[in-house]
Amino acid sequence: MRIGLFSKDMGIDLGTANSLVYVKGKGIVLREPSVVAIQRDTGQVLAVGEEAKQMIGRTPGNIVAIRPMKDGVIADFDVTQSMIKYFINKALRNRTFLIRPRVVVSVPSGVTPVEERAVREAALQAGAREAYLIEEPMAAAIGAGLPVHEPTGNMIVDIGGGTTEVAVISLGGIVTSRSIRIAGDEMDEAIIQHVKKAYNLMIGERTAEEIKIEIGTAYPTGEIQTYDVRGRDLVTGLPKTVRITSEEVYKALSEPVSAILDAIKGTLEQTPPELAADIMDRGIVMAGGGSMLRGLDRLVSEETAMPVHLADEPLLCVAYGTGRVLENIDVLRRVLINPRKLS
Ligand SMILES: Nc1ncnc2c1ncn2[C@@H]1O[C@H](COP(=O)(O)OP(=O)(O)OP(=O)(O)O)[C@@H](O)[C@H]1O
Repeated sequence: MRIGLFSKDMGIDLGTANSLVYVKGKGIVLREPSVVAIQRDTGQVLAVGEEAKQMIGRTPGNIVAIRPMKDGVIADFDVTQSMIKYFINKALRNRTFLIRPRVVVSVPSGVTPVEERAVREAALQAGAREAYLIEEPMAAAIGAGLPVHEPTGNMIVDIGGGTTEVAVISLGGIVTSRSIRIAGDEMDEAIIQHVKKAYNLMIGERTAEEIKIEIGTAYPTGEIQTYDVRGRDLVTGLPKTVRITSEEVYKALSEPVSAILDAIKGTLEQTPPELAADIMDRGIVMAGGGSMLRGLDRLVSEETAMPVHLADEPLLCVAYGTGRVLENIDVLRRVLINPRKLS
């Protein structure tokens, strides 16, 4: 029997938009949308992940596809627990192991003790022998390779789907932080509202996300791009196509982008001067899918007068961070939430 069969320690990035599972020694083995489809009357879980995402906006009345973590909090315990169990079981390929795995789960910062317990219990019920929690910005910073243990200031800005988390980390702890519920989803919503107002056209979340990724920008580049958007005319009720420009999208995104900038500036204002000086030297590191919005790094750098670096793989940082913690659990124990209150 191969040793690998005995344990499959894993890290889970429980994101509002996507969840990822990192298995020790293997890397990222699973990446699926944080979506669960349930039967409305019985509450029975019908599908999780990719399969459930396909159902969004397309379900008959008695089935609902929900994102249980949508606003950066655990809106629905039972559904979140089902989702965690599904991801763990899928990563274990539904096999049982002689030695059950250790699991590190990253959660939005500011989860309540009740939410913490729900996540821990879900991991234990799914077969974990120990379940540890880590705050998302800490995991992102570790995943981005920041020296979180050193007595120096590191600033991480993690812009996900539901939340933007800004944190200054030193000596393995979060010194000051801010979390706002404005991130990628709000950018999509701003595009939906703009298209509705300017063209009387109704578009869905997925179309808005495509527009954002294709032609969205936080910093005007001078080069105008266009995108043909298909939606439903609010007046005639019929399908219609309009052409929108990157300039328009830039303007539509200005509100959520300003809110993110304010969160960064506000956190910097509360940072002790020595740590702020370190950040000035080392720069701000941005991670999370939302940080990939074109020109956002440049805008943040201009507005804060600090160097800004985009992490290597912004969408994978948090999952890599949970993986690094697993690989060095004894060294990194200090970065976990209440590490002593285990299983
Ligand atoms: N190239 C891109 N440009 C702009 N936004 C992008 C790009 N690629 C992905 N995104 C956005 O990134 C967001 C998802 O990021 P990520 O997977 O890091 O979030 P999450 O970890 O699930 O959420 P959270 O951190 O809030 O829990 C989505 O809003 C998505 O539209």
